[in-house]
Amino acid sequence: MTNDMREALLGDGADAESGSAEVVRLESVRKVYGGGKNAVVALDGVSVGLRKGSFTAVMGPSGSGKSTFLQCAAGLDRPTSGAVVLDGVRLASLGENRLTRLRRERIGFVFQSFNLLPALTVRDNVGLPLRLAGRRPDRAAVEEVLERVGLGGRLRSRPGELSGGQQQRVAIARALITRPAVIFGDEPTGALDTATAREVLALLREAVEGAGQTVVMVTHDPVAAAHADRVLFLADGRVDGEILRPSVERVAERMTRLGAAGANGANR
Ligand SMILES: Nc1ncnc2c1ncn2[C@@H]1O[C@H](COP(=O)(O)OP(=O)(O)OP(=O)(O)O)[C@@H](O)[C@H]1O
Repeated sequence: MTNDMREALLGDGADAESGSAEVVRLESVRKVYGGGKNAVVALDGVSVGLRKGSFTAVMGPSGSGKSTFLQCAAGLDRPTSGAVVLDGVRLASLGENRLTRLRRERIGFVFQSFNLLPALTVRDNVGLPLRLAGRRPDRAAVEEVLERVGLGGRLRSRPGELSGGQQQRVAIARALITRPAVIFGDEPTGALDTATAREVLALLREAVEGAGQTVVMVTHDPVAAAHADRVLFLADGRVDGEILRPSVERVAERMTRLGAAGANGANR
């Protein structure tokens, strides 16, 4: 987004460091659910920056804060304290309407369960984010992005007529159509078989390498994580190390150690 566009969209929400190569930054983010005796600290002082054009996987034992991390980083939930800067914009400075607009225009989402609208054709599902942003979908752009994910021949199909892998490709096309600053994936391959998962990961990889997209995905799967450039590990709501240029073996070994430490309560 150019500075003019950012200014027009967000007014004073634009951050002075908008030229930073970090497209997402979390600064001492803490998220506490509930209160009093029932308070749960889901994120406990997370500071991390994600560079433009990078592919990051977020891993950690169950309950370590992965979903909360994604929700806060994507502006779907607000931290209890600390700050999130997304595409140069401090999210805390935005009211709900502007935040919704930022999410629609600057963020793409890919979920485990695809989340396509069953009554709409493939073409209309992909065009939907543009319609929601008040723009008329450009037919050629929609077709081009569907071509990119290998579904150029299925424009008129409905999601129910497609396999799981094909539906996830539609979801990726839908995430790409707005040329978002970041694509967030919540277990995007969780519902797919191994071969189909590999194809979907290759598409995300291609979005990063071919189009300079930034992708952040939560996953439990070391094979999926090994497609990323960087794996961030969470344990008990904190960043507990990272692996750059990960291999399946190193990620799996790290997860085994984290799981064992978590089970012993050794991370507290
Ligand atoms: N809405 C909520 N209300 C209360 N506690 C919550 C809420 N959402 C998450 N938590 C708690 O916050 C902690 C972190 O949860 P989170 O879902 O972020 O973990 P996760 O690593 O994504 O887990 P999983 O791998 O099992 O999906 C957990 O202890 C969880 O029980």
